[in-house]
Amino acid sequence: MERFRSLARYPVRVAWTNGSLCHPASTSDYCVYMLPTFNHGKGISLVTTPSVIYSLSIKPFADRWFNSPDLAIPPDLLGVNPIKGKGLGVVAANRTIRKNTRVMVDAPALMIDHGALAELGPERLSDLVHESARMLPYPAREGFFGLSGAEGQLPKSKDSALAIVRKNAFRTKIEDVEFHTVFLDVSRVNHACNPNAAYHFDPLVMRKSLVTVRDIHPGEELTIGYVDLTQTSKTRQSSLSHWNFTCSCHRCTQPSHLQQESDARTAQLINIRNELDEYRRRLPDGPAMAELLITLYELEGLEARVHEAYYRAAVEFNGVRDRWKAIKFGRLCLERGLLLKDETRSFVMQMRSLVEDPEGHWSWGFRLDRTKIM
Ligand SMILES: C[S@@+](CC[C@H](N)C(=O)[O-])C[C@H]1O[C@@H](n2cnc3c(N)ncnc32)[C@H](O)[C@@H]1O
Repeated sequence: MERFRSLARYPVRVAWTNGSLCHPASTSDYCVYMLPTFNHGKGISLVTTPSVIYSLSIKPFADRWFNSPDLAIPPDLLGVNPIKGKGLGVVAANRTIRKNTRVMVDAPALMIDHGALAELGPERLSDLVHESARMLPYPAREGFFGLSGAEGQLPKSKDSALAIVRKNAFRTKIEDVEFHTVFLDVSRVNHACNPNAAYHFDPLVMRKSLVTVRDIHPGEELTIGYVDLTQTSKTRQSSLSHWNFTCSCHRCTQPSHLQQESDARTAQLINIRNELDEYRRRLPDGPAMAELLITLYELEGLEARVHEAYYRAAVEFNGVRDRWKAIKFGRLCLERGLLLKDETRSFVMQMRSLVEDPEGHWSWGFRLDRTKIM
């Protein structure tokens, strides 16, 4: 209550419609809120607490939520087709999509506060989820109830709404609040452990964008990673368990000797990354280890995250005062990183300052010089 009162002096920038339906939970009420003008009138509904909706309504960046572009599924690039063993999926239409192309920009239609899923029993939860879907403006409402997950349920019933959320929602965060978010178009994109696209949700504009990380040929499926892909196969499978499917991607279904090699490479990747992230040691081998890290990301088909390896390579080469290689890897990190993340991310700011002035960056010579070791 105190926190709520102290916020009351800020101007409201976004007027959410009042909670039309609320259910009490142990820490707060959870209610349904609606913003019909969001995303060019497509609308959004939220299930959350009154204090979260108040703090969202005063965010200075909320003005940007309304008219940011929404690329949906561009028909000249992509189509939605049945994919064996996966239901529907998104495929490249009749031309090759080059790597580093932004192929989708999608706005959320429905967001459920993680607290509601954790605290409310199934009856109250499905009541709120159903009401939030029912309140969406017409085309978005039809789009939501047309998503997969409710097969065998009564169409548009309470149970069907919750089943659709369980099958399609991605975890997203707005500052420290976690939501389960349904995007009507991105929800058609299937998972792979070596995906050919990467995604990023930007709460400043409330959009999720997908960028290709390899060339995608006509008819080839577009895939993203639903979970942390830098894990061995068993751990990935258990992270995927709440999605309720057994992963049938290439990295999970190789013959067992290749699977073992892939797991060994992934374990080595995790070890090297941990060693490089230990800044308190002298590490003259850092550059060679970072180059091996890049190779391991590539061999495992993890181009979606290879900027993480470029970052470490830039720091390691700078750490042994190899200026030109540090700049090279810093630029590679920025090239991919900036397609996915915004300028305010700390890794982006770090790479910008390293590329502009390697000698002035904190990492200059830090692997060689004891006085610099933090
Ligand atoms: C966000 S939806 C993706 C679109 C969905 N295939 C459809 O028909 O609308 C997530 C669901 O798709 C299926 N799916 C996604 N990736 C898969 C994969 N690699 N292997 C098998 N099923 C997958 C699972 O049923 C999962 O719960």
